[in-house]
Amino acid sequence: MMACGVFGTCAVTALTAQNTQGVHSVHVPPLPFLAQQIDACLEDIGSHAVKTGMLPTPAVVELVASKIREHKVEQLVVDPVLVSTSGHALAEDSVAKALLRHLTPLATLITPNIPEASALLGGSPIQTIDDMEAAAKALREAAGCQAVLIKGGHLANHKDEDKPAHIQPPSTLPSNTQQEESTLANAPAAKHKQTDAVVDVLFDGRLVHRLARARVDTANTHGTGCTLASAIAAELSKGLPMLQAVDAASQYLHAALWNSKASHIGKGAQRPFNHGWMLADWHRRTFPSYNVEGMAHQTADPKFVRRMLWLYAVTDPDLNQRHGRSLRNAVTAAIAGGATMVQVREKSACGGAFLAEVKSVLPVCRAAGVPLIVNDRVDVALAAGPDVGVHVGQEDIPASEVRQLLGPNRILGVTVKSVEEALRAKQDGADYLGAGAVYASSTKDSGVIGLPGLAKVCTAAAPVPVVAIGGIQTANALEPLRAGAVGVAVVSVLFGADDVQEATRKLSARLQQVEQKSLVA
Ligand SMILES: Cc1ncc(COP(=O)(O)OP(=O)(O)O)c(N)n1
Ligand SMILES: Cc1ncsc1CCOP(=O)(O)O
Repeated sequence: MMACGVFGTCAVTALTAQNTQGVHSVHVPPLPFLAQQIDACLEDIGSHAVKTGMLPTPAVVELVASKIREHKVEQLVVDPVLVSTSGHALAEDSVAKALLRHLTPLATLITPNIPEASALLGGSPIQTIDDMEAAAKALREAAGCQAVLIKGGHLANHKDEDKPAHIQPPSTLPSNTQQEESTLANAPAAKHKQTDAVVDVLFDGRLVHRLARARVDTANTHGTGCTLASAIAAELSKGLPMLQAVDAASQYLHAALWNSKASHIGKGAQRPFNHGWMLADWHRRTFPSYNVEGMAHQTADPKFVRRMLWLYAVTDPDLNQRHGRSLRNAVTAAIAGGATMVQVREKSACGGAFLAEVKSVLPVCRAAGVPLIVNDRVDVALAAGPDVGVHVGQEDIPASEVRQLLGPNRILGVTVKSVEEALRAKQDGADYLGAGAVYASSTKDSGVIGLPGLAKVCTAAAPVPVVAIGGIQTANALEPLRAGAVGVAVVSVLFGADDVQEATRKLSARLQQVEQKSLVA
């Protein structure tokens, strides 16, 4: 079995790893933090993915770093525990410096909250989501890690007058400048008004992703940072690419918080939440998907996450031929520009040629962690590979039959135009719905449902996510998101362009401008 290791003082981390689909984990007690204990744990769990949490002294940071190197740990998630969710300082400045010097350069991902990111960056204020994006990029450089996730729970509503307090952090540079006073120790709790959505920002070294979730109104939040980082390590150890691992872990955390809203355990300002919610009876009954008011859609397998629908590139052989490019080049360019999902749509190719085209782009998609979907042809998807999904329309093989053929683990998308079709597709086991045409399309002569039709479908489909399709250009791309779609599926705006990568980049930049409240899961 793949394994996930958990280092840290927070006991919930081991629980998390075990609850995110049975991944084995070992919890290392904080003190005495003996090298032999770490050796024994790493030998026990293997070296697939490790998460480190609070490390109390610079010496412990150094010890852990040396063990991570010695055991050739494949993926390391570092939660730089410096400031708690409630805003209390948890570590000395010297720990922050040691993390930057010894541990973060080994990390696949670091997961600071906003005060921690600010502290690690030498005090740069982070007050908006744009600031978070800039900080994630700067932090990747400063920390020498592969990816950065800045958790947005502390962010205030930046339209409000009362801006978040500026956290005075220690010097970021691991090297020299001595900081006499612990500025972390003075880190104020975020007292400002909080937004309805929590937006986390992930910079994976290639793209910046904003991951929004509804804020769960609860005091049962103790250890949320530890839980998220542990869950990410667990998902990475199972082989998920970074974006999917982060989104799956975030869904797990969100659902755990939601399910613990009513618990009354302990007396503190921040109380624990239930990591075992997935094992609850009600969940088993409704497995593999649940539908609880206010919660994100969750399937048993985190293969599919809403964020993948953000910018869905649907290919067109005629447009590619007209521009003298192969399907593989077109898809490579779209992914480089920011496409998060790809559908190969061939309306006249025979089975053999269709399969060859799909196989030609599969390695490109896999390398980027972008799901690949085949239009209409279940047989082509089955022959292409175990991770290839299918999109079907209302005239194709019925979605319920397609689900039978695909099994539970492949992505299934279904086209819908009405509330009735949406409800049926949901029942049939669709992972997402493609709704449209939202606007008139030059690619397909399809009935137009408009933005009001899209909004009705999105409401009926919930919690199944909806991607909007049809006539979507860069200029009109935000309206479908405001109507409730989680992303846009596009053909001509990308593949009709001379430069597919640039066209995708422009659309991606436009989508990022959507107001965060439109994106709440
Ligand atoms: C994401 C997405 N949504 C809708 C469609 C349209 O599918 P369908 O109705 O099967 O029509 P054709 O694509 O087969 O012409 C889609 N392909 N993708
Ligand atoms: C496949 C499909 N289904 C409804 S509209 C459409 C085509 C979308 O293409 P474009 O983005 O060029 O309008």
